[in-house]
Amino acid sequence: MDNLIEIAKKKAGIAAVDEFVKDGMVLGIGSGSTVVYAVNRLIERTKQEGLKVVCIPTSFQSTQLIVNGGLTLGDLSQFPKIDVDIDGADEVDENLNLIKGGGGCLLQEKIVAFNSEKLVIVADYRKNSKILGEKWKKGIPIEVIPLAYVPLMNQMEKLGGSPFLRLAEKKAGPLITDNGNFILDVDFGEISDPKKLNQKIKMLSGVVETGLFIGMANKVYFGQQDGTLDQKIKKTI
Ligand SMILES: O=C[C@H](O)[C@H](O)[C@H](O)COP(=O)(O)O
Repeated sequence: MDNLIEIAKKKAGIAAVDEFVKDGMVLGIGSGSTVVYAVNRLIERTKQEGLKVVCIPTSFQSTQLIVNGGLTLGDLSQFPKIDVDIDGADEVDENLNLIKGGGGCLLQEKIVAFNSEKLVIVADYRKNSKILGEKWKKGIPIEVIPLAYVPLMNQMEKLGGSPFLRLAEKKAGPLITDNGNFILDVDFGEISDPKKLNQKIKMLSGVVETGLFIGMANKVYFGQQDGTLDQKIKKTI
């Protein structure tokens, strides 16, 4: 079972790099366990073809992947315009809206995605939904300024959510993000209008960013259990 999930993730990671990455590009490198396969493919192509790309990280983890893999690290002040951002997701709805931040990295991920011409998502079959909240049951990750977390939990309840302060695993107390903030995981059940919900949450003072990525993804690869690939592509009107 676990092995099938890893095979599915790898399939998605390789497909995204092979379809979208070209020599000379500036790339966003997302975070999480699926992105690792995309980075491994980049490293492979760098060695095999002499591919040269600049990689903009979205977290401490992705910085480590870039540096340890011998890839060229850049930042947004040097490269404010990114060609392609490859990232993971916790859930994807039928309109390619995403829940992200299961690993706590949503703020830098959203900044990088916002400044990318294309956002390509790599995922496995468990993430493919019609409606956000259908499969991802841990709530929407929301990065907040620490001093505001209690009033914000009350505000989330007023919006109809059940908020939980995310706790660290090997330390007593809250998880601290790469940016020094807390994460609230807020369960809103199945979300029929993620755009509206995102706007309401972003109006609350003390909210830094939400894990709802609305209308940002261009293409999503879902690796399947049988080793094949499924895809969702943004509709252009
Ligand atoms: O904070 C973490 C990121 O948003 C990840 O991209 C997301 O949680 C998916 O991670 P994984 O590929 O490990 O399921």
